[in-house]
Amino acid sequence: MKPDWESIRRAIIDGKPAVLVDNRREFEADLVYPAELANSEVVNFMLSMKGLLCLTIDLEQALKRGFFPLPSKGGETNFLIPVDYEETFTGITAEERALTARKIAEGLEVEHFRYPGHLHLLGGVGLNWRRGHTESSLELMEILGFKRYALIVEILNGEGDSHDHDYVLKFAKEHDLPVLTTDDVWREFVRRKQLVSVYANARLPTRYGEFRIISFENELDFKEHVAIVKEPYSEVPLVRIHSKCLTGDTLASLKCDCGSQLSNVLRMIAQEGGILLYMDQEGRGIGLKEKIKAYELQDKGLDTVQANEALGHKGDERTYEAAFQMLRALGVSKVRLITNNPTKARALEELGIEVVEMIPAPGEVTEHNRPYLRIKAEKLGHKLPFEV
Ligand SMILES: Nc1nc2c(ncn2[C@@H]2O[C@H](COP(=O)(O)OP(=O)(O)OP(=O)(O)O)[C@@H](O)[C@H]2O)c(=O)[nH]1
Ligand SMILES: [Mg+2]
Ligand SMILES: [Mg+2]
Ligand SMILES: [Zn+2]
Repeated sequence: MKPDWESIRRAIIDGKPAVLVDNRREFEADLVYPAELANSEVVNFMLSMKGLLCLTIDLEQALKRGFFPLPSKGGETNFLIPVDYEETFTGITAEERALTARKIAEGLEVEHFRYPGHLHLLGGVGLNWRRGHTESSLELMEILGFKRYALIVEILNGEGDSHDHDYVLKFAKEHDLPVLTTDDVWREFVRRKQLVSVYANARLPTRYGEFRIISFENELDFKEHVAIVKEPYSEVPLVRIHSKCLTGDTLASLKCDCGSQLSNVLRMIAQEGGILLYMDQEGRGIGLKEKIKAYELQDKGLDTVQANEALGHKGDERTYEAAFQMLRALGVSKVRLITNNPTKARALEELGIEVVEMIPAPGEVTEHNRPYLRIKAEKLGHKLPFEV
């Protein structure tokens, strides 16, 4: 579900920082507040969280204005020299830190600050490059209509731990603070910023018919996905999102149904027009090396999901943001999706592409892939158009 951005914005203007939960990093949570609105009350409240109060700023912007990185070793956090605004006394009080934050958000150059000072600065490199609290806080500011500068501080519990989700939720409730996750911010980022564009578009005659193949400039997940397109297609085109399977697609493996699905779907699209997105997501996103390792475990009796999990992966690690942006780059906003996998349809819908219809993706059932297909239906929610 999408957060209610307008009510979050109103809460913030009311003086309530947002609780931003990093659901990919063990629920570590930060309070986030627009630097441009910083005041002593909010800063004082944020300081009581016991984490490190920092101001986040786009790294490029910070460097351009003369703020400079601290020497670093090992860490992946972009700390810049901490500063105090020139007209502060010591710079340590809540009021003075708020003033320093507002002055940075006003766009002042480094000349107007003393350093080292008391407000820590974190440089953000863009959410597509790094999915941390720093980058998420900057994107959140933009989504909410504030300048891209935020005050952030980790919430530590009574024992000083930063990964206590229950504590955070209880705290948020007590203080009536809006709560959202870094995934919420990521999805809204994907909806708002188009980072995939058509790079090349060439003729591709195949055994199934004459297609075009389209490659993309992709600054979203930086992978090499392609589209195979048969024109003309209808206003609500047939679309297939097919994840790469070297063994099935190329080597004619019978362990899965990928190869037969691919050829059947290319035939369907050749006939009626449509788009096949060929996604560089081998092994449901775990990569080829790991998929073969998972096959090793399946040879020993684990099923396809257990094998993934035994290797420390999720049963399915794919996401569909890049597919969504590829469709948008092609001007498609409604699809008839060829799939047996409702997760794909849900992912597109959530990002804003209407799935008008889900058309079964026909694959061949063999003695080798029957147990695999059964597990996909049982554990991964696949709706198979045939008995297995
Ligand atoms: N990890 C893992 N991946 C597998 C295994 N067998 C096949 N795959 C991968 O599963 C993916 C299947 O992709 P798709 O056919 O597009 O997706 P799907 O989930 O089957 O959904 P639909 O075919 O659309 O119904 C490919 O990336 C394959 O490489 C396996 O045993 N383990
Ligand atoms: Mg943090
Ligand atoms: Mg499949
Ligand atoms: Zn396969």
